[in-house]
Amino acid sequence: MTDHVSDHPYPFDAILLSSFGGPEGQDDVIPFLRNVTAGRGVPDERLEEVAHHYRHFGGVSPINAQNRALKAALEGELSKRGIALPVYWGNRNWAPYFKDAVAEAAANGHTRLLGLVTSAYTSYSGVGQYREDFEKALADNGLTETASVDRIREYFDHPGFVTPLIEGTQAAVKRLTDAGHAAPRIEILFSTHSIPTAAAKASGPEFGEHGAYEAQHLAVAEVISKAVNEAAGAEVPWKLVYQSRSGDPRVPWLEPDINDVIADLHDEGTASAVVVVPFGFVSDHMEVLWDLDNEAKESAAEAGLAFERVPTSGVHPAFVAGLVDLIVERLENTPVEQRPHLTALGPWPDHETVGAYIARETAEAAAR
Ligand SMILES: CC1=C(CCC(=O)O)c2cc3nc(cc4[nH]c(cc5[nH]c(cc1n2)c(C)c5CCC(=O)O)c(CCC(=O)O)c4C)C(CCC(=O)O)=C3C
Ligand SMILES: [Fe+2]
Repeated sequence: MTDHVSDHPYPFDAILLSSFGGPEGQDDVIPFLRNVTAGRGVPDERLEEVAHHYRHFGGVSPINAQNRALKAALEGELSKRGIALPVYWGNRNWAPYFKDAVAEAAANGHTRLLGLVTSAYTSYSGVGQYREDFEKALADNGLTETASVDRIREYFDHPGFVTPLIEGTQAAVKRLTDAGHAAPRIEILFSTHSIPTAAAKASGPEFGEHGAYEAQHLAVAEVISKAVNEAAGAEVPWKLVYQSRSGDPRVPWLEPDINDVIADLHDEGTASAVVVVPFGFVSDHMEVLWDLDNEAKESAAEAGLAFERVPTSGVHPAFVAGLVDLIVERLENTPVEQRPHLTALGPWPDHETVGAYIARETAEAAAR
């Protein structure tokens, strides 16, 4: 093996594909949901409701299969480029857990891990909580002094992440215009996960009332919208909308909700179709399948609007290549001014903002 620690030319000796995890059968559903919400003040009724989404699909979340596919695709791309780094896979909420992934890596002599997180934006859930997960996984293995887990930067505006979304949105708009919908009557709904407004602010208050989280989404929506307008030769209207809110209903979360916006479009009579772009997510997991392909689609049908849902970046070749570019950036310590980014907010720094990290207390306080 050429990847013995002391022989390795890189600052990292393995990749840790880091994700959320999901249940793989009916018996896993409740234990999984308990893991997700441990001490987070999510009401029981909400858990019941979410359990039902998983039950509908045999208790299986699609997210694990998607991560297995992403891992295989990353291994293929790394090997194609001659980069001899193994890829381990760990999750926050279900097996394979981070603790086991870190133990497996260490047993193979890999102790300088580079985390690749399946979350593109800055938030406690996507940044600070992973940092805590990594620290705990090291501590649980007694590896705090001898191993480390760093991570690649938030990649919301990396061309590898955005290109598949641009292609998918252009294609959806074209299908609708070909079917006779006028461009100004097609509403693009850029959809992402709602979070408590206090947590949004804490993701980077210097970026505005709703922090870096909302600012990043707005900036990416602008980029996709511009590319769509160019392809369509017309202005296609758009909105940023939120989905999948949970927690105590008295606590304010980011709005508007996608279903409310669809109902309003009906009342206003300004649209004949919606294109839903789940650009807050990296793969077509449960929150996409249930909250969009089921609920939002139904809202659109009730509102008499044609409905198109754009695929997430998933294992699109541009995304896989982009993730490997982000890895290479860290292996080679590429100067900031040479790092690709499509918005004025980027390139996002390698190390998390203080905001995302301290957001835990704010997020928890907001959930109570
Ligand atoms: C910002 C964000 C992302 C995107 C960034 C990232 O990827 O991190 C994300 C991803 C995901 N969220 C997921 C699932 C769930 N999220 C929940 C609860 C919550 N999510 C939150 C935020 C986010 N979540 C928050 C503020 C809560 C409230 C409770 C808490 O503060 O913890 C709950 C509990 C029940 C409920 O309330 O819905 C579940 C089951 C799955 C897996 C889907 C599958 O299985 O295919 C994925 C990828
Ligand atoms: Fe979530």
